[in-house]
Amino acid sequence: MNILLLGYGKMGKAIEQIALERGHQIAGRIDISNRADLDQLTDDAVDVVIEFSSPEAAVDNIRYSLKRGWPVVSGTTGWLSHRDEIEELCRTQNGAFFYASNYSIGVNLFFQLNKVLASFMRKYPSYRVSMTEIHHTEKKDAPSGTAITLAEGIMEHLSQKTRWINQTTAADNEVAIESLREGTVPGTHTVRYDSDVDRIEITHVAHSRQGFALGAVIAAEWLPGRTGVFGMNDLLTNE
Ligand SMILES: NC(=O)C1=CN([C@@H]2O[C@H](COP(=O)(O)OP(=O)(O)OC[C@H]3O[C@@H](n4cnc5c(N)ncnc54)[C@H](OP(=O)(O)O)[C@@H]3O)[C@@H](O)[C@H]2O)C=CC1
Ligand SMILES: O=C(O)C1=N[C@H](C(=O)O)C[C@H](O)C1
Repeated sequence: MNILLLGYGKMGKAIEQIALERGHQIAGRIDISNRADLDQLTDDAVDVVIEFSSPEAAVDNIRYSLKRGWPVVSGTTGWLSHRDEIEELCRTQNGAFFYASNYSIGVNLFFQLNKVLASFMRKYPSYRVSMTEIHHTEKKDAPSGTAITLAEGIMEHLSQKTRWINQTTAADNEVAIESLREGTVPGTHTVRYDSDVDRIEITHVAHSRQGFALGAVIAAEWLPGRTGVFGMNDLLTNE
């Protein structure tokens, strides 16, 4: 497949390496400096776009790709207030859009574990839920997209929790998410339930970006030929 890398930073480069290993070609490597080159690409030069850019750039990148008729796999976080608009555009263009806050298989298993744990904890209100996410110091958004997905999974099962808040203290209806930025950490997420006498805690630690990048390439192999809006559950449960 001809893959257009829209965003060629840490993730774009990790994705390129895995895409080449899996026999794909790179149709273009686009970052801020050469974004104008997009207009030189013919529609059929690109089979699928993999978009990992920045919170400010993602919406325009996805819009542009859908309007060109290119299927888009996006992993950029921090832009989801525009999600409804993008999904609507995808439908009106009869296009294909795939989004995940985290493409690693391990994190998607962790999402399931988080929901099971939250459903257990529903009966034990003496345990207070909170979360911590740790990432490298170049990360632009906080909390991480993964942490928001985890908080949404908790809120699905703990009905008294109606929103998340990006600080260490929280009201009874809030899930506290602490964001730490340290060195080159690829991504660590912890969900904990504290009572006065003990703590239950689950943690996912990414050792590198390889898991995120492989998941994004697998999504890009799966998407062309489909129309609609998709996520990791579609990929993992639908062959
Ligand atoms: N869903 C997932 O599994 C994962 C998601 N992410 C998310 O992916 C995003 C990118 O992460 P990462 O690669 O680490 O970030 P980087 O900062 O390393 O790379 C971002 C790249 O996007 C480019 N860019 C910025 N604006 C534009 C634009 N208008 N058009 C095209 N390219 C642009 C930057 O260009 P320049 O260098 O010129 O500034 C840079 O090359 C983040 O939102 C991050 O949270 C990260 C890992 C996993
Ligand atoms: O910016 C990153 O690096 C990461 N971003 C994603 C997020 O915000 O959840 C996924 C991963 O944790 C790495």
